[in-house]
Amino acid sequence: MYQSKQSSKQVQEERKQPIKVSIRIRPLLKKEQGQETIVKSENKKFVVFEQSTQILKQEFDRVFDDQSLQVEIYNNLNECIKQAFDGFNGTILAYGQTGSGKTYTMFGSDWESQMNFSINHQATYCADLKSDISFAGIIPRVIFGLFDNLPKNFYIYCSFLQIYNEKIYDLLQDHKVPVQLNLHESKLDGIYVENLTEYAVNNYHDCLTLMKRGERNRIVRQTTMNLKSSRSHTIFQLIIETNKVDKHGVLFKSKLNLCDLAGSEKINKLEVLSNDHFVELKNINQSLTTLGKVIQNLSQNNKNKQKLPIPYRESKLTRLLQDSLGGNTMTHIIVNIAPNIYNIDETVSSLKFAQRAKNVTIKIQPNKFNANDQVLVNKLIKEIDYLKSLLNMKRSGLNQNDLHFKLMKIQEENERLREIQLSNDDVEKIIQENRKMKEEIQKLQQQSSFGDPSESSYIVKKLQSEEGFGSEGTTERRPLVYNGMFIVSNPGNQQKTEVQVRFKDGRNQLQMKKGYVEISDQQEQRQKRFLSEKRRVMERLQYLDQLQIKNEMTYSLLSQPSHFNSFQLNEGKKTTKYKQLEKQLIQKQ
Ligand SMILES: Nc1ncnc2c1ncn2[C@@H]1O[C@H](COP(=O)(O)OP(=O)(O)OP(=O)(O)O)[C@@H](O)[C@H]1O
Repeated sequence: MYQSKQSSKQVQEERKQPIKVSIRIRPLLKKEQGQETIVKSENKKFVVFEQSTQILKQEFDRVFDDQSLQVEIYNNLNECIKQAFDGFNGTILAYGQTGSGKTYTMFGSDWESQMNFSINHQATYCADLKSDISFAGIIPRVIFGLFDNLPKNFYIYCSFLQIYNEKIYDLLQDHKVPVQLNLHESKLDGIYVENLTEYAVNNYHDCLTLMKRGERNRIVRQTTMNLKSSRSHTIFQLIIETNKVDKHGVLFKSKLNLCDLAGSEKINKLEVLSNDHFVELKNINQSLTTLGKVIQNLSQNNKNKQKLPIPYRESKLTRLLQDSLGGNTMTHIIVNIAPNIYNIDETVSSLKFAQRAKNVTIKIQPNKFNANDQVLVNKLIKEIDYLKSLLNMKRSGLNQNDLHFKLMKIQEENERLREIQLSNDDVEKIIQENRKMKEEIQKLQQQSSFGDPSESSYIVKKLQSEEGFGSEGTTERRPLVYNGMFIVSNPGNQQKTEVQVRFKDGRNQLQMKKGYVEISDQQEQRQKRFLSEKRRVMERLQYLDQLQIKNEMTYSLLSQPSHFNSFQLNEGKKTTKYKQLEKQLIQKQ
């Protein structure tokens, strides 16, 4: 079992560590049999060009030859994974041209075809894989490694994203409703993807199922080099955190980023590319060029006094990996190369990248936080997540009153927590409660279908039919305006009326955008009540904003079609009374 050594000395320790760089030479593929090979490994540390008998002077951490096994690659990374239990962030990144073996290295050989993965096969899938993992790549091995060695009092969460054409998508949400996610930065979390789903996972089965589901949603295309070429960069993320405060009053939290980059591709002048393919190719090459520039400048800065600016912000990939490249993360890059002469230009270019990466040094330290300070803030963040999840729960059928009651209870709880100093026991309880809530919500959302590859589409279909989301043709959610205090509700399809609600200068104002409706005094009172309650929630959330918490989260919370859907507006009946009310309210704005 990995030992978690959380000594106070280590907690304070900050150390410098170079990025580790390994090279993996893939074997010739069937279709390449008979072709000349140009590179080989020397002493497991150097790359030799066979034709010229030239040796690349750079020593790498490891050079794996074409006979290397998946297990060898994983064993070489073991340290990075072990240290995650001590609070160190880790990133493992597969880099290389298209068809060089990145996906093979990160995920493994194509089990999908081998195992005909489907709901029926799911039950045996994990067991089969566990019994013979010889072809499994780094990600499934890390998952097995984590759960087989998980020390007591650790929780694991998992998320999976892709960057396609410079846009970030959640691979664990339904790909038919592609919601573009945004990057944000906070003191607490560093750079993070807003609204990315984080699943509480308890065993390798849950985790592998999520991996599989995400893989299925990834965008692939046939290219000259690869029948099933990944067209997006993916990051499978595991969050590992302690749920018990250690004797120094410290909690640890670390992230493991497992990245499979899209491969650069030569533009073949003779090949006619579709527009989509061309745009993809441009975006992939552009983001890889930026990654190259970032590595180049970081490596220069290591040598020179004069510091060059690092263009992290020039691509989503580098911005998201900012911490892995120049921040607080143990990073291991695996540069995959093809052995044949046909790919010599790309191979040389990949090796140059590897050489530069080898010069980059990163300062790392464990991610600890004092249980008595930031945990409160953490808890509040989680509660916002919880609120979001509750709203989602409501979508899957939770009673409106239950939801409302829970929202109010959390508000009260927040108020209470603001007043008091938390003890370590309280903190642990909070962590455990949050975990339980997450699990409960996941269960409610997914019920028996957790991990069913078709499950997410099912939920979305259900949402589409129930909540007025677009049908197949228009899969995007209707845009919901958020501008400080602005909400637009999203009533069902059958009701064309839209309601805008604005809170301004302490007043609640109602404005009908399209059409008029009949509204009884009782309904009016109910609306007002809802609005003032919602106002209280919003004020609460604004308070959280001031605490520098992910302020954008309020957007997603507030933009969820929630209480407002309960205004059963009836467009057919219009009363003068309501028109007057509306006029008054517009005038007040
Ligand atoms: N070490 C290896 N042993 C056997 N086959 C391999 C190895 N590496 C890669 N392959 C095979 O080579 C082909 C291309 O590999 P893979 O899809 O992993 O490349 P990639 O770098 O991810 O490409 P892309 O960037 O286009 O997605 C696949 O058929 C894969 O099974």
